[in-house]
Amino acid sequence: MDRIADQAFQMYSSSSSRIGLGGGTAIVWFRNDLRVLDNEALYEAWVSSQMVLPVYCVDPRLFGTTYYFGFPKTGALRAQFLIECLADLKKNLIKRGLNLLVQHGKPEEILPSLAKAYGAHTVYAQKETCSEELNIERLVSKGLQRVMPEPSSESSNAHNPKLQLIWGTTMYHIDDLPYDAGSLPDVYTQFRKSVEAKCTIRGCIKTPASLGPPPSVSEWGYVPSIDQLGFQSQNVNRGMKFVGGESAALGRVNEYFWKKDLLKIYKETRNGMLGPDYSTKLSPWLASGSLSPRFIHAEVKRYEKERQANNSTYWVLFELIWRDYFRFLSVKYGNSLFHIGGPRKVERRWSQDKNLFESWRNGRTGYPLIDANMKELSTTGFMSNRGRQIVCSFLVRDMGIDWRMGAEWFETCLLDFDPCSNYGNWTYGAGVGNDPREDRYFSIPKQAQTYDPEGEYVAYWLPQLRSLPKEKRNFPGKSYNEQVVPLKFKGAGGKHHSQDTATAARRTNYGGMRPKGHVG
Ligand SMILES: Cc1cc2nc3c(=O)[nH]c(=O)nc-3n(C[C@H](O)[C@H](O)[C@H](O)COP(=O)(O)OP(=O)(O)OC[C@H]3O[C@@H](n4cnc5c(N)ncnc54)[C@H](O)[C@@H]3O)c2cc1C
Repeated sequence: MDRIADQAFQMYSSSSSRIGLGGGTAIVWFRNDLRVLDNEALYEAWVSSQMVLPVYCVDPRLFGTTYYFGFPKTGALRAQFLIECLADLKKNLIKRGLNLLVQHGKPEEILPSLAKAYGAHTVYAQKETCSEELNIERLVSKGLQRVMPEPSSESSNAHNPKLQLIWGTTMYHIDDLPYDAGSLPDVYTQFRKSVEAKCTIRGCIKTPASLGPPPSVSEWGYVPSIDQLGFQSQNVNRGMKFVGGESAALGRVNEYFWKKDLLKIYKETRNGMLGPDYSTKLSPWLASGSLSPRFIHAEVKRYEKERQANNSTYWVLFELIWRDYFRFLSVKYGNSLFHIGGPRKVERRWSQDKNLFESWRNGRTGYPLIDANMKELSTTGFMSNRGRQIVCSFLVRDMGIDWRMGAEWFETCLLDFDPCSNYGNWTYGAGVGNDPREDRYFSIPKQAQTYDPEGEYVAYWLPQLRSLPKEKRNFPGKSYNEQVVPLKFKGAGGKHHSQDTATAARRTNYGGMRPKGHVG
């Protein structure tokens, strides 16, 4: 893995040595950009200063906090993934002559005091878009304003240190959109067509091979262990095991694109559910920022040049545009993404029936396709896109349960949790998203027949079904758990059935409309 990562590092780095355009010290505050390649905040810090101090704050609010429905903000599997990301980032920074200062506490307390101690002129960080993260940005900025300049310091810094936020999460840069994010089209296809016609995707920032030396630091701090974060380690012994960090991310790109040559068939396989290779599985690294979407774009283009370009190679970019779209929508719609009525403020009654919800969460609904997917999620921290759409539709349409409960459980479990993609997709699935045309019902029998015709997927996650004939595994009747709710429709699949959503609402209890924890 290291050899593959080293090759990618070479290809996407510049050999330039210090150009020293700026003086003094800059801090890089790593957030969800845990990478060295194509990291503009790191690059800008390097260009503007003589020395760079990379910092990660292990924020207690990320761990141990619970949300509105009582689930932890971060589950054990994502915590473990994050630990691996940090260890790898530290290693890769050391290779470039730097290191990672790991501090335990809130960024708004740690960063101002570090800026003061090191006389830093600027804290560089990747810009976020959702309220919790924006609030922390505001607090950090305020804290920095209170740091008194010390003209006698090494940097001769006569001003307060400032927070410099840099866009870096999307494939298309926000500054290159043909409109302000506030005027973003409400229909994905319109957005996609306009960016494809009018914008270009910027190339990767070439990180210098050598970024050191760092300022003198007496104690670089330690990457926490899983128990120090308050979790019990959870072994993944079934399904896909993801390893956090940029090196593993580069390894997966190499494996999926180049070694196994799967990019050329992505469009045909991407709706699968079983095994490592039906889709790219890059989302956990994208969410932690161990991989940039521009890097994937550059590799797709290289593949198209060196091997072949077809619908499949394009389709990976098509999906990444969805990811961009949800990020930009969070700028346009702010907190409504987390509210029960979604961006369109849809008024609808939802149930918060605890027993029904628990049967969904624990994979005991009596529907093998739902149960298998929910078991995969809690065992591995991952679920296919097909699976996510199906379990979301079942929860909100067949059970009539408050979609935010499902979204919150996903937030706990998913390795690739990203507030924009998660809540964006859930609002779409619940029919409260910004696009009124997106109102989708997924019929379980139809989905099972199409995507798991031999019952291999359900038998993998529910061993008690293995002894059944293949065609029975998804339809086991009395030999499996009793079905907790009837299905609204038996035969239809993946079609619009918006007229029937009112029926679902009528048979549900009302569960309150308090705002979720994301408000701010
Ligand atoms: C209810 C629900 C919740 C979701 N929550 C998240 C989440 O928290 N984080 C997350 O990254 N994705 C989320 N998704 C989107 C999608 O399911 C995952 O991105 C995808 O399954 C990841 O697997 P992959 O990397 O193999 O994807 P691929 O099929 O290989 O796609 C390549 C990349 O495109 C992007 N992408 C693909 N589909 C979507 C989509 N519908 N929305 C946004 N980006 C997409 C992802 O970055 C993905 O890595 C959610 C989807 C649903 C239906």
